[in-house]
Amino acid sequence: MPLVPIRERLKEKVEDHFGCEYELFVEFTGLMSWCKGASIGWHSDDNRDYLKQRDFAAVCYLNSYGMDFDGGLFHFQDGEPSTVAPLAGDVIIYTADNRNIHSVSEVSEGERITLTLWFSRDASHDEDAKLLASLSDCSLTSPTHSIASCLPVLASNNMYWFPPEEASRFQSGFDICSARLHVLGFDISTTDEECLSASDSACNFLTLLKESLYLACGGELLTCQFLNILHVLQVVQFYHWKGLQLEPAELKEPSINIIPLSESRRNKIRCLKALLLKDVQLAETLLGQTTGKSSQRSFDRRAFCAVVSEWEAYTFRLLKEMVMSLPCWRAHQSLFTAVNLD
Ligand SMILES: O=C(O)CCC(=O)C(=O)O
Ligand SMILES: [Fe+2]
Repeated sequence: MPLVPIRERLKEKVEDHFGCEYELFVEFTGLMSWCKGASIGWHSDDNRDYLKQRDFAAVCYLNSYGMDFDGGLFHFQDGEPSTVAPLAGDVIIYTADNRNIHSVSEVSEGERITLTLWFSRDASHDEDAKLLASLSDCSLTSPTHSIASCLPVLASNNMYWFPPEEASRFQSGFDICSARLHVLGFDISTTDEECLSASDSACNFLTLLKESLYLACGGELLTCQFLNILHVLQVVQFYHWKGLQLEPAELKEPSINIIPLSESRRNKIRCLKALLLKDVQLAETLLGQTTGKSSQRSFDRRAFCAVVSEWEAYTFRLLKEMVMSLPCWRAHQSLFTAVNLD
């Protein structure tokens, strides 16, 4: 929901700047993380048959070169400016065709975060229509309850196409949600006893991430269930951001129990982690820079419980807004700022 007004503004700017006579459609919205080592060589954004619908791009920088990361400079092959050093809040817009060949140099330190949108003139590639169809699918019965039970949704893990020569690099990649949890000092454990054996070939470990999960920390298991790995990560990152700044008065009796990990669960967690992270050291090198130190802090159960309820309250507000906007969105077949709950 916080992205809806930003998408709207970016779309208007692109339409204005390029003097579009017809309304554009958002083809894809991506909240992107460029970890240490990430880069992209010279390319245009419509350089594959399946990307030809892309007419314009807008990249909004969410953090800054020289402060949050090093490297990660944007370059245009021709024309001015030839180099853009990302600064939080700045946006670059360009046509997606070969008039704007560009590249991003390797991120050498930290994590570079962007919000990237592509726009199309072709209504059949409208992202909003697709989002609305999936929201409508889960809201047919009781909207608030059923949308709550299917959000957050994990992105598809076959969004990217890798050329054959890069495929082996992709094979050595790790699950970024699990890796982020690892550097923050947390592990996941499945709630399904049948599926506890992650190495069991009948049980695809990647599908486990879409199902309900427990969280483990420092040899202990937290007895609350999360919807999927993205939900776990949202709460854990919120805890690291806010939890340790809470005043004693903000802490109540903890509602989540902690039990020691059994030897067998400990082994299963280890197994699953090996499958998801593959190379723990590589994951730590790539992500540790920004978050590693926080895993040294000890776990504060009361702060964690307070943060879990705060996060629930926050997501419930967003959910309410979404459910109230849904009839308007459906009528217009697009997402826009429809209601204001203040
Ligand atoms: O993040 C940037 O500065 C540009 C990203 C880009 O070129 C792309 O995603 O195609
Ligand atoms: Fe690009």
